[in-house]
Amino acid sequence: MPTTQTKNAKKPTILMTMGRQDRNGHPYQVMTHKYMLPIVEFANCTPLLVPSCFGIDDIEQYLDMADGVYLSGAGSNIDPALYGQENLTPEKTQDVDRDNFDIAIIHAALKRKLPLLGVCRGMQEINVALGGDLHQKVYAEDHLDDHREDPNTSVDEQYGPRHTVNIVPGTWLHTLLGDSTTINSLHGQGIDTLGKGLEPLAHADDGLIEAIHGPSFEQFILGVQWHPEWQTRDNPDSIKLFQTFGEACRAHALGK
Ligand SMILES: N[C@@H](CCC(=O)NCCCC(=O)O)C(=O)O
Repeated sequence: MPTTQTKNAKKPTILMTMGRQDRNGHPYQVMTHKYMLPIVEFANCTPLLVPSCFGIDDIEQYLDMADGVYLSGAGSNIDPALYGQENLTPEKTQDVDRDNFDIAIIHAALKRKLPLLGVCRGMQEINVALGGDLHQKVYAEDHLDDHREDPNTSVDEQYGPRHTVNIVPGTWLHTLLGDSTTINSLHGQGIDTLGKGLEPLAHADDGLIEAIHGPSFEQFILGVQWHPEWQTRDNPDSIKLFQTFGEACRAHALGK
């Protein structure tokens, strides 16, 4: 439970960015609620949804209201030109507006030492913003498994538990969750080279990086390739992740 919140204290505000499409290329509203719920219920913060489709001019104004930044997942792939590669998945949607907005807000948030949480695409964005790159087709790499969901199953199955990840010993995540945790898996891309200042927090059995942090940065940074926002109420490990992020935002709000 949060320890630094006093009764009637103003709750920290967490800026959330969203993409335009869900994983099937449909407009995103339906998925928005699942990202917000754990911010309200477990981080004990106030979510504030900001648009990524009106350019970057107002980013500093948005951040003036923020105690943390939360980058959601989205069905689109990041434009590989942003990490110096040709696009190997032209059949997949892209979201240039979100790429531009989120890369800019990550840099601005880092400057302000705001806590950052990135989920799935959000984690990939943190990596690309810091100069890292991605496997564009994890499923086509000989040494890696296929981490995509089966689109022919129900949504509950697609977001259901899929495999374990091994947490790096000696990290704060290991202290929080122990040796391993079981996660869902709905991504075709994944981190190849890590961005500057980032380090792995967890790997899948095939070696793919599943969680990252930024120990050389002053603020809390967490990226997870899985979806802890899916039915968080039923998953004690996911609850702990959102509580930890909430604590970091609360500490920032209190100037700690
Ligand atoms: N395009 C990337 C990102 C995958 C991702 O973020 N999926 C989210 C699905 C919808 C949601 O639940 O938010 C990839 O495939 O690696």
